[in-house]
Amino acid sequence: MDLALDRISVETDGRTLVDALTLDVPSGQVVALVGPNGSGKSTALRCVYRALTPSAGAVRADGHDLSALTLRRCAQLVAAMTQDGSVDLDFTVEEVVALGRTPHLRGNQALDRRERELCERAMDRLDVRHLARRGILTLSGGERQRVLLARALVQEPEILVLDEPTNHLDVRHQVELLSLLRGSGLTVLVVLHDLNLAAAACDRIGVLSEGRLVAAGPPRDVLTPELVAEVFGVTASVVPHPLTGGPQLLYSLPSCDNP
Ligand SMILES: Nc1ncnc2c1ncn2[C@@H]1O[C@H](COP(=O)(O)OP(=O)(O)OP(=O)(O)O)[C@@H](O)[C@H]1O
Repeated sequence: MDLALDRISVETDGRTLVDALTLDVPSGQVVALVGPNGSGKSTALRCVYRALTPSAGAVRADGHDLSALTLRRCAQLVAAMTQDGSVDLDFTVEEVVALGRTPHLRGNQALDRRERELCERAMDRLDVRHLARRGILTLSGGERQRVLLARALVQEPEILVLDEPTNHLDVRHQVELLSLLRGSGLTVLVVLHDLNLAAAACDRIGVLSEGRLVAAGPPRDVLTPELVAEVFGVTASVVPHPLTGGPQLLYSLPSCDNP
């Protein structure tokens, strides 16, 4: 299912947080949204999972305006793993994962066998099965992030949006999460701070600066030293990854340049 952000703007208190953002995520592709702190990435993502209504423009799934769908139908199509996706009540991990089925259930309907197996597979894929009986509030940040992704997968969405899903993860789980996204077949829009992870794992990268899209395209076209300097104010060299040939950034610390 294609996802399209079609000239979405978000304004609040007379300030434009997102300015006519247009970004396409073709079906089955992984697209990263990157940009400095405060550039509007999370705000744009909130419009996709309908935590926020854009002041102008529309978010479309296969051409259909998501805001025209019921919230239930929307939740069947779009799953979100967000920074504020915490669970306040002390549910167990397996209960939290099972909550991913909510958009597909009626009332207090219990999970059927296929759904229970789905939950177990998702916990295996995210390496949290051993935590199944633990309270979610007792988990570390990285463990909790993996549980929330398991919940999102159990939702069986067509579109998955993630806001900094790797920020608490150790390097193994970062790599596993990104390769899981790549192999998922889902249409994925992911906010990432790590430009090298974005380059390695994503088909395309969109760069936001002060609410505006300033570049979009395949990583090798987007991640240039000029772009990184202009948008992030950082000096970087771009070198080819020795195995894949994809672009990787090496950053220069000012103190190293001028000892
Ligand atoms: N409800 C709100 N009211 C006022 N300002 C807001 C609101 N939500 C976000 N902002 C502001 O909008 C700007 C964009 O915020 P957003 O969270 O989208 O940035 P971001 O690119 O995701 O940043 P980060 O990389 O730090 O997570 C920030 O300056 C933020 O303070």
